[in-house]
Amino acid sequence: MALYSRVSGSVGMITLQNPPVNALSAAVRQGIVDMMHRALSEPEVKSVVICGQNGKFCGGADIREFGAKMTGPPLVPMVHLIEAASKPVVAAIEGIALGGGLELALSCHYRIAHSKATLGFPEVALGLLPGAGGTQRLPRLIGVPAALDLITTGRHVTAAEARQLGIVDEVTDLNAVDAAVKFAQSVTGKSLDARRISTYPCPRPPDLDAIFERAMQQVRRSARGAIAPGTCVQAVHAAVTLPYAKGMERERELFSLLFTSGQARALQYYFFAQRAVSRWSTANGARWDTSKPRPVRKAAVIGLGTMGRGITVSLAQAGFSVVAVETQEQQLSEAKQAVSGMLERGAKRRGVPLAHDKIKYSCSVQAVADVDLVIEAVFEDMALKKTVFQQLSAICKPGVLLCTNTSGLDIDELASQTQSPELVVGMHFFAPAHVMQLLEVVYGPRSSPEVVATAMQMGKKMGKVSVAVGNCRGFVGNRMLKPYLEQAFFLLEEGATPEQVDQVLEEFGFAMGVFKVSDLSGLDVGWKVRKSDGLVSPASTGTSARIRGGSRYSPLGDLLCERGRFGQKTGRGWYQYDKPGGRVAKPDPWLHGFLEEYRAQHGLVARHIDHQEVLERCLYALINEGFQILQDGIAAGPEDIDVIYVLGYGWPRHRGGPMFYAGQVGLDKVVERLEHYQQIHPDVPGLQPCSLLRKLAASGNPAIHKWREVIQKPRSQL
Ligand SMILES: CCCCCCCCCCCCCC(=O)CC(=O)SCCNC(=O)CCNC(=O)[C@H](O)C(C)(C)COP(=O)(O)OP(=O)(O)OC[C@H]1O[C@@H](n2cnc3c(N)ncnc32)[C@H](O)[C@@H]1OP(=O)(O)O
Ligand SMILES: NC(=O)C1=CN([C@@H]2O[C@H](COP(=O)(O)OP(=O)(O)OC[C@H]3O[C@@H](n4cnc5c(N)ncnc54)[C@H](O)[C@@H]3O)[C@@H](O)[C@H]2O)C=CC1
Repeated sequence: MALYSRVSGSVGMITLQNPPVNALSAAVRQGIVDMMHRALSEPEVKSVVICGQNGKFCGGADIREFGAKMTGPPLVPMVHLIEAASKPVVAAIEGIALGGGLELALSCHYRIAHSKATLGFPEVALGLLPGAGGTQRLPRLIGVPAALDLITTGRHVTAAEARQLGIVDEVTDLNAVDAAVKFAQSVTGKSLDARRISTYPCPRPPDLDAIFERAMQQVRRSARGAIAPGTCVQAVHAAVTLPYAKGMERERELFSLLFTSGQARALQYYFFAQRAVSRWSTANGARWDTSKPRPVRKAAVIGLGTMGRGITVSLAQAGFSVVAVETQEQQLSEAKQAVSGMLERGAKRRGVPLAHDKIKYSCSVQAVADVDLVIEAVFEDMALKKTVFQQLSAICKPGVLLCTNTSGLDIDELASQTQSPELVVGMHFFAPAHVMQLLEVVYGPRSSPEVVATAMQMGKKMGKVSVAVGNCRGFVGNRMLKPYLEQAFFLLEEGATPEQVDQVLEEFGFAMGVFKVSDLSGLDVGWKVRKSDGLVSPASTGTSARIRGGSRYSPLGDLLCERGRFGQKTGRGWYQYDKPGGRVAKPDPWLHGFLEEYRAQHGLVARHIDHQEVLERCLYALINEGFQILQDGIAAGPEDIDVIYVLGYGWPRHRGGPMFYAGQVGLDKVVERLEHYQQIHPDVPGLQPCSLLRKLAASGNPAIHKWREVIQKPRSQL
């Protein structure tokens, strides 16, 4: 709702009241309309101030209302009522003015912002455009290039930048509401003719066509199939080419197009999913709201390779004191240099405070004796990790959290090496660890609720989205990757090429296809794991070469590794590169010849494989594993899986995540297609729809937020 009060006799004050962000719900919109009428009708009131309760102006339209039938006064007539007012209306912007909140502010005649406020049009991230005149008013106020930048990227600007751009009239370090009241009094009685943005002509720079052409190219390059950014460009184009009223019609048309698109639904689902994962629960009943994190001031990182360096940077930038340990002098000195470089680049590019003095380097594991938490990031080798955990358990002070960054080894086995297995948890970062936003917090059957809560909170302090997951081989992300990769390999055996498979996946919206990712992360990583699992056997040509444990197996990755083709690092992998470490993947005629020879050797006849088959086999196999993970209680809900895949594996955000996508395709359809492929490939167990998927499909494809009701009591599984 909105409160009305009178300040100093002549200023009508309208205060938006809808915690936590004063979103423009039906009640708030109704309140604003009613209070505007009241302020305009009271003769003593000479000017109006609009502000938000609790130091937040407004977080925009109430996203929760998007799924339901709209009630209450629409936003567009509301902003027109404000702009047309005969008394000056001043927006007092504290905290945030986002989306519809900024549109509300732009309909006011003046805007006063607190210096700490941020402003922006984040609608594009929700698959929308600013639909209450934002696309028509902003270019009129600040010009086309700046408006295109803000609307197509959704980036937030500080009050200072907003002042520079001309979005706000004044910035204050003092109380913005008091400043707005004073300002409102000072403009009482002044003409408002020049203050109504909708009446401004839209500036037309001479190179207008080139500006729009560039903007379109830019969004096409980065959108990965998302339609909102390009539609935002079209809406701003309407501001320049049409009179205001017609531009508003066009904005509405384009908004409706986006609003009813599956992409907007997916992005809005994802918005709430990313917030929902912080309300974690574990298979044995521990919960976010009943588990208190322990205080952590000083942390240690053991092993300063690729991951340990990034983790050290993340910890130091978040303000933790860090003890960074490498046992070899040479590696330690290289790591020191690398970490310093990363900190300096962070300071230069993102303004992160330099944190060199937070880090103490050591060659001795004894240096961790007084820390509150340790993150182990040594080689992925169970025997080595066990030794390290035994050492840590003996050296560290009592009560210290022992965390491992393993990508998939058994947390419980590591915990059993220590005197306090309840203090052990996985903190699975993603490479590069100081950049990637995801953290899988892996709890074992014995991890205590406080320890899970502490790791989740540590992740948050490091600016990560932490997702709690149970302990199993590969946890959630890497476990689902296995059937996806497996299908990609099988497709090569059956006649596809790496570039064909990658193209289909990139058209779907992945940042990189599966084979490009494999080249980037190194084929040797998976090879090592398969070797230690006993899957890699000496090259043979019979049927057994492609069977392991009674199931189909593709040795293609192993064969490439045997030839020293580890991907980008060796300049050859599924693609060729101009040199070792090269980044630009080029199709490799050698590989095509190799695939032909391989097929001939194994009696495989290449066939044409279409786009649909590539997509369905790769994605549905991955999705099926996701349902199995839910069934096993490794993830508490589909949101956890979706957030992991969007933030950790490049799943296109505008498709919501694999579980949401499955729901959009239709669970019955996913079951039917999996069954179809399973009939053709009976030796691939990953194509057998799991029972939870079947159960949900049979119960009529319920909405994703209802799945938890169908999921059986979760249990961890190793
Ligand atoms: C066929 C139909 C055609 C219809 C045509 C009709 C045309 C005319 C319609 C015109 C409508 C157009 C309006 C418009 O322009 C659209 C918008 O305004 S969309 C909303 C834009 N705003 C945003 O995207 C802001 C989103 N929020 C944030 O970025 C952050 O939450 C924020 C920076 C505000 C705060 O961050 P932080 O402090 O980190 O807190 P949290 O993120 O954890 O949030 C706290 C809490 O608040 C919930 N929340 C935040 N914003 C909103 C919101 N806008 N609506 C509802 N709820 C919101 C958030 O979910 C958290 O709650 P949880 O319970 O934890 O989820
Ligand atoms: N590289 C990646 O993309 C990811 C790796 N991980 C996991 O992170 C861990 C580390 O991986 P990377 O950083 O890639 O390995 P890496 O090989 O780059 O680094 C490992 C480092 O540990 C050091 N080390 C070995 N034994 C040690 C000991 N006893 N004490 C101190 N230091 C020791 C080595 O000298 C080396 O610098 C592994 O468990 C891996 O599975 C997790 C997520 C992603």
